[in-house]
Amino acid sequence: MSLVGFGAVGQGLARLLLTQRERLQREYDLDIRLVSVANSRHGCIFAEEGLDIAELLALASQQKALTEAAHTQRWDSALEGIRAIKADVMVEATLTNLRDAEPGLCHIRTALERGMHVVTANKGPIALAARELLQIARTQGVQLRMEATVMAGTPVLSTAFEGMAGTRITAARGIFNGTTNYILSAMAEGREYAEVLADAQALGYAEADPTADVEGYDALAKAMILSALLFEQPLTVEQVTRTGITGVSREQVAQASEEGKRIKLIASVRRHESGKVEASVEPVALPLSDALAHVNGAMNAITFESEALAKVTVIGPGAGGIETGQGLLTDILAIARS
Ligand SMILES: NC(=O)C1=CN([C@@H]2O[C@H](COP(=O)(O)OP(=O)(O)OC[C@H]3O[C@@H](n4cnc5c(N)ncnc54)[C@H](OP(=O)(O)O)[C@@H]3O)[C@@H](O)[C@H]2O)C=CC1
Ligand SMILES: N[C@@H](CC=O)C(=O)O
Repeated sequence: MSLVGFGAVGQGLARLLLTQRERLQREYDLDIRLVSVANSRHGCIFAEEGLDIAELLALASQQKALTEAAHTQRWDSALEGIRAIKADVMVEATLTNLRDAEPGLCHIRTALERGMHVVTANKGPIALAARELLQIARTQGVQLRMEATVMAGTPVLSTAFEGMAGTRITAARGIFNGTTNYILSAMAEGREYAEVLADAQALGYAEADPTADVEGYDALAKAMILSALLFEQPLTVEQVTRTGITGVSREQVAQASEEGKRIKLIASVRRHESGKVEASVEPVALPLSDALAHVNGAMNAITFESEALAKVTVIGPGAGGIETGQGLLTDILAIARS
């Protein structure tokens, strides 16, 4: 396995590979060898026999360079590494970018074209180019999986595609961003916005630029992914109505509480009978009778509406290094099983 991006999520997956190694061998007969790791500062390091994951995690926690780990080869960039290495699976966990999806788009395209399965937590390439990338994967006879892109390791896409196979999903609505839900929940307890945002960053929930969270772009990316995957209708950023939480004051949060409501950042995608898809992200004051009003902290929730099942709701962690690493691990195991 080749890992690109060694921040909160990349390290979360690495930690799971280390702590779950014996169980994965025993229960799945799977010995995952991490042959390369890349980040933006130190490029890509490679060792055919496998890198020492504990050593990599120790270096990261001490803010030291990845290149201090024992390795046999190094390239200046992740892309050069992907072009040179042949791993069974490439995991992409670099920054989400909704302008052109780079650098993740090039990483994923190149890995697929080289015949590697790809598992991604990076939302940009799926939000902007799902159709193209899935087509390359089909042509190459490999898998492209993206469970971690929507609600981290909480099984959202597998619920829709495997658990609900056969029924037509017509809408998905819920709380798709952990950082803003963490902030709004803490504000409802009287805490200050800036202090809580700093906590969410320290806990590994926020995007590298947290503007993406608080201005609603991260939830919007997930709405784009759901539309592209559930409805096969890609949306542009501009086609999703978006309002973030930066305009929500502590007074408004307190006022909502007094009225027996909770302000939540609600995202929604709906396919109408005509085939038209509508998508939005906006803060909404929900009555306490709405189950979403009780989803707090970095927990997220999604309700699917479908023809046969009416409403199905999945609630679970929406952010965090380990939680997202778990989403990546689920996809790696799905590839190994198939
Ligand atoms: N955090 C979360 O809870 C969740 C995150 N995600 C998504 O997962 C991805 C990773 O998130 P997270 O780990 O939190 O982000 P971080 O900012 O913690 O880590 C990003 C990593 O990507 C690396 N990187 C950036 N550009 C390049 C490049 N050109 N080549 C190689 N590596 C590069 C960075 O390198 P360097 O260390 O040198 O800066 C860093 O290691 C994002 O796309 C995010 O949207 C999805 C679900 C949940
Ligand atoms: N920054 C995101 C991370 C997961 O996608 C969030 O807070 O939900």
